[in-house]
Amino acid sequence: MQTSYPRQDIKVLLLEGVSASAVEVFHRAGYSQVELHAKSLPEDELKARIGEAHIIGIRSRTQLTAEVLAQAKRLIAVGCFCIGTNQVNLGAARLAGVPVFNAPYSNTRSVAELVIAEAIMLLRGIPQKNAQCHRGGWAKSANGSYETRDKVLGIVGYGHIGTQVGVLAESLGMRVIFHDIETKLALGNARAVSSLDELLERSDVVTLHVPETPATQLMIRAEQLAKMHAGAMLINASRGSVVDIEALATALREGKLAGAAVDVFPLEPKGNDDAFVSPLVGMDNVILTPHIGGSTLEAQDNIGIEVASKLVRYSDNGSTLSAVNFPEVTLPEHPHSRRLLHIHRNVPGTLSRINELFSAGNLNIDAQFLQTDSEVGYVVIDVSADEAQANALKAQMAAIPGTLRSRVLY
Ligand SMILES: NC(=O)C1=CN([C@@H]2O[C@H](COP(=O)(O)OP(=O)(O)OC[C@H]3O[C@@H](n4cnc5c(N)ncnc54)[C@H](O)[C@@H]3O)[C@@H](O)[C@H]2O)C=CC1
Ligand SMILES: O=C(O)CCC(=O)C(=O)O
Repeated sequence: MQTSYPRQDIKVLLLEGVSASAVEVFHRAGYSQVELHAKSLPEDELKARIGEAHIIGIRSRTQLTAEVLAQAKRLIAVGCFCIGTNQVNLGAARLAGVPVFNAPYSNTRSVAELVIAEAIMLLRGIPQKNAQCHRGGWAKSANGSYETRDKVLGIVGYGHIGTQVGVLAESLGMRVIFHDIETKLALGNARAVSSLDELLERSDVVTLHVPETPATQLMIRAEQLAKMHAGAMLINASRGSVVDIEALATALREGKLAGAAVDVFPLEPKGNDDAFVSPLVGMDNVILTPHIGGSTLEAQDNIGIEVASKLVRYSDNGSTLSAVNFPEVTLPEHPHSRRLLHIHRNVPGTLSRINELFSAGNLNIDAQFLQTDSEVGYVVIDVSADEAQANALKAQMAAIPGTLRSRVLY
C-alpha cells in the first residue's frame, strides 16, 4: 500500500551534529530528505526552518520554545538526541499535537565514567599540577592529593546516572551517600541521607545528577556551598541552571572548595566556532569541559539509532511508546487497513464525533486505540477504506473542533 504522504516527501531536519547513525536509520526506512547541521540554528533561522520540517532532531542546545513551536505547522514529531528534554516546551508541543522522544539511557554510562575520572583527578589535584607543568612549573608534592578510597561521594539525584556513578565509585572503595526527592533503592552499600544539607556537610566530593526543573534551578547557591566542608569538591554534569556559577567561582577563589569539574553552563556556545565565556575560565583547580558528558562515539551512535528509530516508528506506524509528553500507545502493524491518527484536545464528545463519521460513511473500523491525558486525546483508527475514502475521512476529522493534528498513514 502507498503511504498517503510518501516518505520521500517527509523533511527531516537534524541539528547540533546528531550522529550519522540517525541519518542511516532514516535512509534505510525510505526517508531521503534528511538535512544534517553541525550546529544549532539562530532563533530566526530556526523559526523559518522548523516551518518546513516534518521531523526535527536536536540535542541540548536548541531551544524549542512555544514561540518556535508555533511556527512548526507541518511538524509531526521532535527527537531529542540526548537524555534531557528541558530545552523543549513539552506542554506547548503536546498542545500542538507533537510527541517528543528522547534517549533516556544511551549516554548514561559515558557520563558516569567521566564523573568518576573527574573525582579521581580532583582528589589528586591534577588540574592544578597539569596547569603548572604547561606553564613550565614543577609542583611535585603530595599536598592536597588523596586516594579515592574511603572518601565520601555525595550524589544528588540518584537516577540512571547517579546510580551508575555510585556503583563505579564503590568499586574504587568510595563511600557513597545520596539525596533524591523520590525514595530510591540503594545499590551496593550506598546510603540515602535525610536532606541535601546533610549530604553537602558529609561529602568530600559532591556530584549533581538532577534534571532541570523549577525545583533544581539554582539548587546549589552560596548558602549550599557554605555547607560543604572546607576543601571539598563539586562536580556538575547535570544542567548549568542547577548551580549559581558566580557563587561557585567565589567559593573556589576563596579556597572554600578545593576544586570543581563543570561540564554544563548557564550559557553555552551554540557551536564549536563560538566563544566560551565563564567566570570559571582561568582557574587552575577547575576542570572545564564543553558539555561532553554524553559525547562518546558509542553513546552518540546508540542515541542516533534509538531516537531515529522512535521517530520512524511514530511516523510510519503511529506508536508513541516512550514519548515524554504524550499519551503512550503501542500499535500493531496494520497490513490490511488504512490507519488514521487524530490528536485532539481532551474534551467530552470528541470520540463519538469521530465514530459518527465512520458510521455515516458506512465504513468498518478494524481496530481502534485511544489514550488520553488530562489535556490531549490520541485516537488511532484502522479502517477498511480506499485511499480516497481515507483522505476524505481525514479531512472531516480535521474539521472536528479541538483537533490538534490528524494524519493518514496508509
Ligand atoms: N552532561 C551531559 O552531557 C549529560 C547531562 N545529563 C543530565 O543529567 C540529568 C540526569 O540524568 P538521568 O540520571 O538519566 O536522569 P534520571 O531521571 O534517571 O534521574 C534524575 C534523578 O534526579 C531526581 N531528582 C529530581 N529532582 C530532584 C531534586 N529537586 N532533588 C533531588 N533529586 C531530584 C529524580 O528523582 C531522579 O532520581 C539529565 O536530566 C540531564 O539534564 C544527561 C546526560 C548527559
Ligand atoms: O550530547 C548532548 O548534546 C547533550 C547531552 C545531555 O546533556 C543529555 O543527554 O541530556
